[in-house]
Amino acid sequence: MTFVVLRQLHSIIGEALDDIERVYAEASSSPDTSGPHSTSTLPPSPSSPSCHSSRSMFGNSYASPPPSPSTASPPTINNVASIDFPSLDSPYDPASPSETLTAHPEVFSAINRIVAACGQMSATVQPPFLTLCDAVMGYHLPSCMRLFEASHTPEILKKAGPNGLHVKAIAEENGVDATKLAHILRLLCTHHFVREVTPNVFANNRLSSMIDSGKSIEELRESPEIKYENSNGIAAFVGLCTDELHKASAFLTEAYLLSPKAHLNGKEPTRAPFNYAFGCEGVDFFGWLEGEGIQGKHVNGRARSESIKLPGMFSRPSHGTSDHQRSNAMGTSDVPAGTQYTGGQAENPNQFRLERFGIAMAGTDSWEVPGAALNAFDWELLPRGSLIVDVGGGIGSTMMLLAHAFSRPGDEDAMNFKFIIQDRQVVVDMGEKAWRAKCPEYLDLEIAEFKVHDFFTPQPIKDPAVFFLRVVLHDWPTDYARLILLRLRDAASPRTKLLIADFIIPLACTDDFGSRSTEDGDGIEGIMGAENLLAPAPLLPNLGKASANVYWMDLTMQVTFNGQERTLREIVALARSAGWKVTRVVKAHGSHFGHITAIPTDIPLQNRVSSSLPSDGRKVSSQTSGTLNIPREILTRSMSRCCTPTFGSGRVLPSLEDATVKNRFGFVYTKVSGKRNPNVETLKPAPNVATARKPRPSPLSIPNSPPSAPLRINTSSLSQTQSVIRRRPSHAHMAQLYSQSHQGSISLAPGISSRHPPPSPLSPRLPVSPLSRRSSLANLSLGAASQNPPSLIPIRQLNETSNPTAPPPPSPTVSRHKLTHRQSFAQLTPARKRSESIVNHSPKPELSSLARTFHHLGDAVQRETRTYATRVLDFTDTLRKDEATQLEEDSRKAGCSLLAAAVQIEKGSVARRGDSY
Ligand SMILES: C[S@@+](CC[C@H](N)C(=O)[O-])C[C@H]1O[C@@H](n2cnc3c(N)ncnc32)[C@H](O)[C@@H]1O
Repeated sequence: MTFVVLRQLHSIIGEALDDIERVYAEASSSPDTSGPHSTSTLPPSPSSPSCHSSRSMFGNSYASPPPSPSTASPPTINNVASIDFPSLDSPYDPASPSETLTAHPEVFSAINRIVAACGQMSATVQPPFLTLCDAVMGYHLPSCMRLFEASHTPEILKKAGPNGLHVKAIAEENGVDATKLAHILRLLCTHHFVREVTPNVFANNRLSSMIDSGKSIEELRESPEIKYENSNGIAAFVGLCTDELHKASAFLTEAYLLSPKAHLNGKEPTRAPFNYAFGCEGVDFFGWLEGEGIQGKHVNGRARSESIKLPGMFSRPSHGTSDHQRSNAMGTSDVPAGTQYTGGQAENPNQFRLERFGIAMAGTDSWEVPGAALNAFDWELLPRGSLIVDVGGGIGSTMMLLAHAFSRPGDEDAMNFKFIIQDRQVVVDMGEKAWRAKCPEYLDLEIAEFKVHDFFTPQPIKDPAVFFLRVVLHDWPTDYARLILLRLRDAASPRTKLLIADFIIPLACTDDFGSRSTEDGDGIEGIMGAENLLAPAPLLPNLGKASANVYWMDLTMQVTFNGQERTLREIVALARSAGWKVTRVVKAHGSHFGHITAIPTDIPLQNRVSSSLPSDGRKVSSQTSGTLNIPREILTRSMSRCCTPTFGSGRVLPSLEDATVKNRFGFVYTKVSGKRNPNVETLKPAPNVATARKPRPSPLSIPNSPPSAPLRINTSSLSQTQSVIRRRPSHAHMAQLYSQSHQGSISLAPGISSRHPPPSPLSPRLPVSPLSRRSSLANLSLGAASQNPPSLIPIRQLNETSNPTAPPPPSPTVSRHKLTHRQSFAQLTPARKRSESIVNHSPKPELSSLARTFHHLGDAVQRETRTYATRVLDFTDTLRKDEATQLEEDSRKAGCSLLAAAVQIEKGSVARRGDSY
């Protein structure tokens, strides 16, 4: 059997490579791709825009990157040099088509399968002891990475160029002993992070070049403290992870098992592994970054020097050690080579780390697909003028997006939502300042308001339409998170919805929800969008190594402040314990970052004491407070108290176009009226098949990067769009470009378009939906048989009418992938009934019979079908009879009999109910 599995893994890899090559070949055959960037193995022309872009971010591009050993001469198609996959041996160039194509949805999905399959194959075939060694001696990797970054070696190697630099010369630049450095670099080479060009001569490659701060070694020698300024945050992120987070992680066992108070240590933000690693008790991570608790603190009631003398640990410096020596030994004042702080260090020895943390977090708002919050919830079904409260809302990044979409001043059609953003005083001040600078009218007209509020105290805003909590709960141990939710529950009316935005950790096995009786279940049955499988066997159901980042983040939250990312089961249980019932989960395709909707339900008896908690959060005894035994002092200390952004906090307000343009996942929003633009595609509920995309790894992505050079692939028809897109070219954007280059535009069906809102002046009618995504309803109802129909209507796989001009049927793998791109009709529906309950999505009786007819397609497709058909039913409910008949007819012509059937059912059901259209 093992050989069978290995062969299966092997073919997964082979098929995924085929998919990638096909996408690259298609892109290469586009005439507009034959520019200087058409192969990643060719050097970027010094005059090419992308070269400038690359230089600004990563310093000087190499004049002549070395060819990858396997790609000495680039392949050609019709005598045009084809775009090759990025070479591991060349520096990372984010603006090159080669690199941009890696974000193409199909490529991204294929990469995930390759990574998952390779990880599993290597774990299977490698002698187990060696795999164990990889894990248990892997501590050397972050240690070496830290030295590499802190000694400015990436910048030194950048200057050296593709031929590299002898280790003695590197050592002369950074002061590390040459022999030691050679060994360290060789370990990194062996893990593909650097390249040993000739004996003892090292050069940057695609991975190491990412750590380049963009400064020259001369600049760094002169002013090391500027290293992370105006950088993309990756070097800072490497520094943070390999320094304090790496050390904190090493103390997991001390905190959770070996400590005399281990039972408490997982429950308090000030008793995390981090506190052990740095010998400080009662100080949270952020307080420590601000300089608290570095000297003279105790852990678990013992003096620091003795408290951490636990089995297997080194002893700590004695109290006789000087402060400077001690702080060095504890790792509190070690800074990159050459760094000498004068200002600030006397007050805060951790000043460097504090600033580094802030810059490292620059990327974490990219956890969420830009604009995802707009599609994560049926905002347009809320009553006009609804109040939305963003609790722990930071500087109000998400609310700004919603405000632009729904409450634009002067727009008669707008939903006129009001927004209250609550946070701590210091953050509220920052938020107000940011909004005043960007769009003061929203504050002046009281569309948005900042309020100081401590979310552990009673919530002063009663009965809003929505409480929103974005990346707040993951900061807190469960008891604290429950208290936050209880405070909201106490202020909620039955109409109030709770929207939680956080990572959702997949299980490492197939989730069996839905296969057990409700009594046995843990409450996740029936949640719309819940998924139980990301990948089919023999891959791990959670896509294994390809999903590693969400688990890294989970443990990072744990070791720093006993926070955690949560599984859906954990989120549901947590919510339920505070009187909230989860009804829906929405994730962007392939992302683990989810939006979870919950509605009020009964508060379990044992937790009802929340309402009698003292408003000042005074400690209440465990007899009366149940699990809410949270001392005020800890609450106070646990809040991040400075302007330090925490993991996932939005640090910059979104741009107007975030609410408008097609983002990298193919999402477009018509913001002026707050209605979705039916001519474009929107995000879909969570996919449940194998090809889910990996989330953008937050801090590793390039959020605040300098503007990338415009794509060089058939961009003419996108000029309007491009004028507003300043992000790195997106997956969807790329897909759209390819689609554009191969297909004509598809206009709206007359019967449908008349119901659509006029296009927003700020949202120029964007080109049509990309080839690789499911077509919109409008596209399907064109009388579309005569046009170039959308090629990826999954119904084709059900042997329904296919268009002769359509491409050949995709491979099973590709088909599954494409299924996941289907969009819900609700998202495309222009005119929904605003009076409907936003959680009124329970399938109608007809739906289950419809779904039954597809049961042979397996669970995943069935659930997709169900969601889809429910949305169709919702949509058709809003049509007049003649429109519904037209839709049915058009759907049939377009070969979409599922849609036609759904319309028919809806017509029947309406007739039976005696309703008239
Ligand atoms: C990870 S950030 C998330 C910010 C924002 N929701 C976003 O998505 O950008 C967590 C936020 O919780 C805030 N916070 C921490 N303790 C708080 C408290 N006790 N009451 C209110 N806000 C608090 C922090 O100031 C910070 O803005």
